Amino acid sequence: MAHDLHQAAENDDLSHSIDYSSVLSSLASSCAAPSSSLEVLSERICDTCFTSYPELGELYVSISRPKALLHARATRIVSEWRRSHHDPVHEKFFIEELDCQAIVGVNPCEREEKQRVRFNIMLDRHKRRAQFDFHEVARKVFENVQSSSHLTLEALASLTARTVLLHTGTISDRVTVRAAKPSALVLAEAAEVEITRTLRDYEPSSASTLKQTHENNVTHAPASPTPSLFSLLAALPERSGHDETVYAHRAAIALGANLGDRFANIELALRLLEMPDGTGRPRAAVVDTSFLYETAPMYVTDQPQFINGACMIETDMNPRSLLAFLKDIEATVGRVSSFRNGPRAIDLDILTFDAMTVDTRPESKKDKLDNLTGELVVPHPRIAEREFVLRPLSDMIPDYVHPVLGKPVRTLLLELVAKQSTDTPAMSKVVPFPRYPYISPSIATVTPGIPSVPPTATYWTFPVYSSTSSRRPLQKSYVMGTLNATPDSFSDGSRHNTTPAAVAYATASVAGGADIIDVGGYSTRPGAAYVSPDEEISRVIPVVEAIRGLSSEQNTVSADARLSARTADVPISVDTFRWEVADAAVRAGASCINDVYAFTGPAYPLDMSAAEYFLKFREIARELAVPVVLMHSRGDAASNKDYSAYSYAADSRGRGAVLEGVRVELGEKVEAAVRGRGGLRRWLVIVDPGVGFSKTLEGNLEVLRASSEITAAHPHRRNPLAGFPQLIGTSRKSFLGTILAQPDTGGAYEGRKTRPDERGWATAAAVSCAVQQGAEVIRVHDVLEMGDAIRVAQALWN
Ligand SMILES: Nc1nc2c(c(=O)[nH]1)N=C(COP(=O)(O)OP(=O)(O)O)CN2
Ligand SMILES: Nc1ccc(C(=O)O)cc1
Repeated sequence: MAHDLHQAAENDDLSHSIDYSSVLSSLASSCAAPSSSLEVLSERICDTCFTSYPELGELYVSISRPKALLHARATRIVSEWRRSHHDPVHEKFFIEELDCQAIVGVNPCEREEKQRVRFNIMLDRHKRRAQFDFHEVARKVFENVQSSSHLTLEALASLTARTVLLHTGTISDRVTVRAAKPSALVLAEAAEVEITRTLRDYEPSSASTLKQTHENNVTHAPASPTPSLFSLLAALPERSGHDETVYAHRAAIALGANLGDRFANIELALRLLEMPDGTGRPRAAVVDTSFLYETAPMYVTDQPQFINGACMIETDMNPRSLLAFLKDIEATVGRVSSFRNGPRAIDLDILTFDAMTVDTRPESKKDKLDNLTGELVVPHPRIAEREFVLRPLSDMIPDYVHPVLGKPVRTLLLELVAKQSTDTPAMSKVVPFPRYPYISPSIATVTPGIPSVPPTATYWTFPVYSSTSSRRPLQKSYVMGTLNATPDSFSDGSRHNTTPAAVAYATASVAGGADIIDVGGYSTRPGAAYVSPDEEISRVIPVVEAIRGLSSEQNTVSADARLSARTADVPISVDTFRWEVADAAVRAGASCINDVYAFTGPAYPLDMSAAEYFLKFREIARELAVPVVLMHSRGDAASNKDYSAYSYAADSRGRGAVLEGVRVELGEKVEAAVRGRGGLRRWLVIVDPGVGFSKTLEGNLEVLRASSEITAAHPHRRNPLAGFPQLIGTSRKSFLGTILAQPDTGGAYEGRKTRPDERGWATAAAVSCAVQQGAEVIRVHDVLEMGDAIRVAQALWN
C-alpha cells in the first residue's frame, strides 16, 4: 500500500501508522472465498483495500501460487492499482523456476545428454483481456525447450522469449527471460543469462541485425519494417469454425503402407485421425508430419516396398484409447481401400507419448520385442533398429530424448546408420502426385462420413543424404518444362498462348524428357501487366484440360499416340500465386501448385491480409493434397526494387547473407505451412530459392553457387528448410543477360546484349551448376537442350 510514512516516522505517531493486523484480517477474509484466477483475487484484494482505507491512492498486489504448474516452482502476478482506475495500470506475470531438460552447451557430454535448464520468465501485460493462461505458456516453452538443441544459453533464452511472445500474442509485447544451467559450474550455483525481447526483435530485419557479425558486410536496413509471418499469424483474430481445442498430450505416430495406393492410404488415415467424433470435436489434431520414404521391407522381406513416415498429434486420449482409435482407423482404411483397389494395408503405431513410458506386458514377456498383440509398449520397442522410423521422427523431433534409452532421436539415427552394413538397402525420399481430375469415388456415398482422398498418379524419388553433409549425393534431377500461356512472359510470351501451341510444347517437352509441365497464365517478370483472376483462369484451364484430354487417343498403337498418352499422364503444375486459380487448375487436371510468393501473395512487407491469404491458400492446398513449390521472393517483382537489403551475417568475402536470407525468410513460410494445426504434409513441399527474384546479380550467383546449403542440415542450428527437395529455375533469366553484357578486363570480349531466347548456352552453364549442387528439380524452357546439359552434368558428377 502506498502510504506516506512521514508523520509516523517523525513523530512516532500511531494514528499515522498502518494497522497491519487489521489489514491482514480484511485480506484474509477477502481471500477466503474461492476465486477463479489470480487476476480476480488481485481485484478482490484491491477492492477490500480501497474500501477499508479511503485515503489510499496506490496499491501493489503480488500474489504467488506455488506448485500451480507441474514443472515450475510457482506462478506469480504483480498488479499495480490506482483508486481512479478500474483496471490495474500495470500488470506483470511470472513463471518462476520452470525446470526443463535440454541439449545445450558445447561439451561432448552436453551434446549427448539433456541437462536441467531453469527459466524465470516475466511478462509485461499491456492489455487486460482474458485471464492469463500460465499453463499454456509454460507448456509451449517446456515443449520447445525439451526438443531444442543449442550451443549457447543465449540462443535458448532467445528461443524461449520468442515462444512466449508468439503464444501470448496481443496480451504482451515484452518479455524478460532468465535461463540458467544449474549443473554447468562446479564452484557456482549456475551459469545464467537474462534477456528482454519484444516481437520486433524477431522480425527478419532485426533478427538479422542481431546476427550481424562481419564488419565488411555492408548492410542496408530495409526501407520499411518487415513483420514476420509468425507474428502476423499470431495476431490474427481467432477464426470461427476452426478448432481451437487445447489437448493435453502429444504423441508421435508411425505411418506405414505397402499395399494398394500407399500414399492415399496414409492421407486417408491422417484425415480420419482428425474426424470429429460424436461430440463434434476431433479426437486428435495432426500438428506436424515427416517426409515420406520408400523403404525395403525388414524382417519378412518377400513383400512389396513400404511407404513410411510419421506424424505428431495432440490428443486428450490416454495411450490405451489412442491405440484402440488407431486400430479402428486401420480397419476403416483397410475396408475403404480394398473396396477401391483390392488388398492394401496401413500400419499406425504409437512411437512416443509425451515423455512417458508405457508397458502393459506381463513381467514374463518384457524381454520380447514381438508378439505385442493386445499389449502396448511406448516408446515402440524396435525404434532404435528401424531407420524407417528414426528418420521420420528425426524430421520432426530430432532432440526428443528416448525415455528408456536416454538418447535424442538424432543420435539414435546416427548410431544406427553408422553400424549398418553396406548392403543395407537405401531408403529414398518420395513425393507423390495425385491424379486429377478425379471424381470422388462412390465409396464416399457407400461409406458416409469417410473423407475422400485423390488417388495417386505417380511419385518422385530422391536419395536420402546424411544429415549434416552439405554435398548431396547426385541423382536424377527431374525436369520441369515451362509453358507460359501468356502474351507477355519474358521469354516465351505469345508463343504458347493458344491451346494447339501449348499442347505442341507439352508434347515436344515430354518427348524431350520433361517430368512435369508448369503452366502459367500470369507473368511475374519485373514490370509485368496486371491480369485479373478470371483472365488468368481462362488462360490456364483450357491448356490443362487439353493436355489431359490427349488421353482419349490412348488405345491406338502409333508412336504419336503413345506420346500423346504419355503427355496426357504427365504431372502438370500450375504457376500461380492465386488460390482461386490453383484450385480451378488442379480440379481441371493439374497435380502440383507452384507459387512464387509462397502463399502470401505479392504484398511486401507482409501484412495482416497476407497472413489471412496464406491461411486460405494453405487450406486449399491441404484439401487438394497436391505437392506445392514454395519459392523465396520478397513480394511483387515490379514494385520491390530494394534487392540488395540482405542484412544477414556474411562470411569474410561478404558472401552468405543471401543464402541465410533465403533460409530465414522462406524457412519461416515453410514452417508456417507445415507445422501446427491445418498444416500441409511435409512430404508435399518442394522449396525454391527464387533465382531472379528480389536478388542482385551477386545474390543470384551466391544462391546458385551453393544452393545445396539452403536445404542442408546445420550441425548446430536448426535450418527450417533442411531436407526439403529443391527446385531451381535459372532459364534465360536476366542475370545471365547481365553477365553476357559485361566486357572482360582484357578487352577481347566487349559484352553483348542478348534476348532471353538467345541465352540457351548461358542457361546450360547455370543448369549444370544446379545439377552439381544436387537440385532435385530444374525448371527450364528448352527441355530437350537443357535435358542434354543436365544428363551430361549428372554423368560428370555422379
Ligand atoms: N518455382 C519457380 N517458379 C517460377 C520461376 C522460378 O524460378 N521458380 N521463375 C519464373 C520466371 O520464368 P517464366 O518464364 O515463367 O517468366 P514469366 O514470369 O515472365 O512468365 C516463373 N515461375
Ligand atoms: N518472373 C521473372 C521473369 C524473369 C526474370 C528474370 O529475367 O530475371 C525474373 C522473374
